[in-house]
Amino acid sequence: MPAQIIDGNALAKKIRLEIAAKTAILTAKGVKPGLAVLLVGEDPASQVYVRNKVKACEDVGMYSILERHPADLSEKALLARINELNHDKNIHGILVQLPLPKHIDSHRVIEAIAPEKDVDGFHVANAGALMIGAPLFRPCTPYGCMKMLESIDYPIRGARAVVIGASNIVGKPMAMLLLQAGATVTICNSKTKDLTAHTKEADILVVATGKPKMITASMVKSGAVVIDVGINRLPDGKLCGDVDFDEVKYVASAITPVPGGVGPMTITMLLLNTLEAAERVKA
Ligand SMILES: Nc1nc2c(c(=O)[nH]1)N[C@@H](CN(C=O)c1ccc(C(=O)N[C@@H](CCC(=O)O)C(=O)O)cc1)CN2
Repeated sequence: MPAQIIDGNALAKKIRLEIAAKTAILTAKGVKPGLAVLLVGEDPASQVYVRNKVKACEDVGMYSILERHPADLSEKALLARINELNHDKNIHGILVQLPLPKHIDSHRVIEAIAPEKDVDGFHVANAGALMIGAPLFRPCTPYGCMKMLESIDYPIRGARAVVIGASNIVGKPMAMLLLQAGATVTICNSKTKDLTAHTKEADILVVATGKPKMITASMVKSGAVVIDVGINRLPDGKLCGDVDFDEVKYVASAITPVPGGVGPMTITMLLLNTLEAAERVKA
C-alpha cells in the first residue's frame, strides 16, 4: 500500500488560518506584526520566494515590506539598512533572502540582525539557544518538518532519526529539534561512508542533500517516515525532491511530496516566527 502523503499545502493553510486569527487579535491590541524581506540581486528562485513571503504576510493580515536591492549593493550598505530596521518599531522580523551575492559575507549579515528580530533563526545567538533547548526562533524549514511529523502523530520519542545534510539552516537545526523531541539522531553528510547502512536504520528520514532523487526505495526502511527538503528543477522544468518519490512511496509509511510538501511549510513557519516576535514586544 502506498504511503500516506503529508500534504504541506493543506497543513500550511490550516496553520495560516490560526496565525491570521492571532494576528487580528494582536493588531486590535495595537501591535500589527511586521516583516521586512530584503533581496539582493536577481536570483530567479529567490524572487519567487520573497514574493511568496510578502504575499503570505498580506494574506494573514501582517504588515510587510519587500526591498529589492541591486546585485552590486555593498555589504556596508546592507549592514546599514539592517541596522535601521533593527530600530524600526513597525518591524518585528527581518529576513535577508539567501543566497547573497558572493561579495557579501552572509555570516556577517546574519549577525547584524537583532536576535529578537531574526525570524529565520540563523543568528549565532539563536542557533546557540536552540542547541541548549531554549529556542527563541526555530529555523523555518526544520520547524515546518517538525510540524509535519506532529500532524501525523508520529511518536518521535525513541525513534531513530537520520538527517542527511549538515547545513546550518536545515540539517543541524533539524537534528537538534529531533533530538529535543526524544529521537536518537544521526547526521550524515556528503562524506558519510555506506550511506545506505544509515538510511536503512531510520524510522524518520530527513533528506536535504540538494541531489535530485538521490534516495531510492532500496535505501529506505519499510514503514519509515520520509521528509524531503530538496527542491530541484529538472531539465524539463518540473520540480522534484532529493527522494525518488514514485518508488519510495511504496516503502515508506508516510512521505512529503515535492512540490507541496516542506516548501509551503517553510513560509508558514516564517509567519509564525514573525507573529511570536510581535507577541514578545507586546508582552
Ligand atoms: N533567508 C532565507 N533564505 C532561504 C531560506 C530560508 O528559510 N531563509 N530557504 C530557502 C528558500 N525558501 C525560502 O526562502 C523556500 C523554498 C521553497 C519554497 C516553496 O514553497 N517551494 C514550493 C515550490 C515553489 C516553486 O514552484 O518553485 C514547494 O516546495 O511546493 C518556499 C521557501 C533558501 N533561502
